[in-house]
Amino acid sequence: MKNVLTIAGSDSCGGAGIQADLKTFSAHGVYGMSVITAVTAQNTQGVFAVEDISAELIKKQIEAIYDDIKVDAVKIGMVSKIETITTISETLQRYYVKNIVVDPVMISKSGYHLLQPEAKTALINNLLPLATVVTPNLMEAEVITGVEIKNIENMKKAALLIHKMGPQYILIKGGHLEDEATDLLYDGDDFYYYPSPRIQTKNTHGTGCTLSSAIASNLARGLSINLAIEKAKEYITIAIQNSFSIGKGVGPTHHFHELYSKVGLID
Ligand SMILES: Nc1ncnc2c1ncn2[C@@H]1O[C@H](COP(=O)(O)OP(=O)(O)O)[C@@H](O)[C@H]1O
Ligand SMILES: Cc1ncc(COP(=O)(O)O)c(N)n1
Repeated sequence: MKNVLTIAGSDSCGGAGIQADLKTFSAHGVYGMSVITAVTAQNTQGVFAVEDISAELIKKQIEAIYDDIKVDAVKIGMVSKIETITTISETLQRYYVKNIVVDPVMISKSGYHLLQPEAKTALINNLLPLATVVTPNLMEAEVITGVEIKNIENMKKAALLIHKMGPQYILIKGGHLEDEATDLLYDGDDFYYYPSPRIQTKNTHGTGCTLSSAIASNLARGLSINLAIEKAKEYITIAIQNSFSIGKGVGPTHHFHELYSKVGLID
């Protein structure tokens, strides 16, 4: 059994954050663990309140896991504020952690600032250099680089700039492109494309969380970065195709185990 950790925020309605991550881990047949950075009061329509967990408790959660358990990969999602970011960075470095997927979560689909704007520089300086792979969406890549991104050429330019910030691999997600959903990987030398047609649905709550957790699961299982992303892209595409409406707003993706066995995403 491979063990995968998510360090992220709790989403009370279960579509994104810790809850999406753990569902994704289970569907991939890996053992999921969590370090909670913040608790959000959230549903398909919006985020109504957030309480950050103290830096001390975040540190203790990470230590409790790494002092006892072998962790094969870790995914980092919502990190709220500067102190949270520096604590995670310092603590992970003490354990020489490998296979780190950083999803630089900034603003929820419902428009709430899950990362305080003044914490952007801390995220760039403290988390990006640790990342095996960083997975910004178009808006996050724009904020990180200052480059306006409307098409694949702009994505390439941003990927080159983000690579200079220290992550080993950069995956810029194209879920917010106009008529395709092509993700772009840059490894410092070459670009790789992970295309899919744009699925017409409003139910995309937690797509980024799901993709990054699927990549972490696949890295934990020993897949190469290219295969880890290829399989994760298949997973998220099927999960979006089967997304559904709960509540009145943006519904969640569907993580159902049987389907993944069929397409060979798990053994
Ligand atoms: N409507 C869609 N159709 C197909 N794939 C999508 C769609 N929306 C997002 N994706 C895919 O879901 C993953 C998450 O992308 P994105 O939605 O851009 O991230 P985020 O949730 O961080 O905004 C990417 O692989 C992206 O290509
Ligand atoms: C706790 C938490 N983490 C991440 C997201 C981003 O997901 P989305 O962009 O789909 O709103 C979220 N809404 N809540």
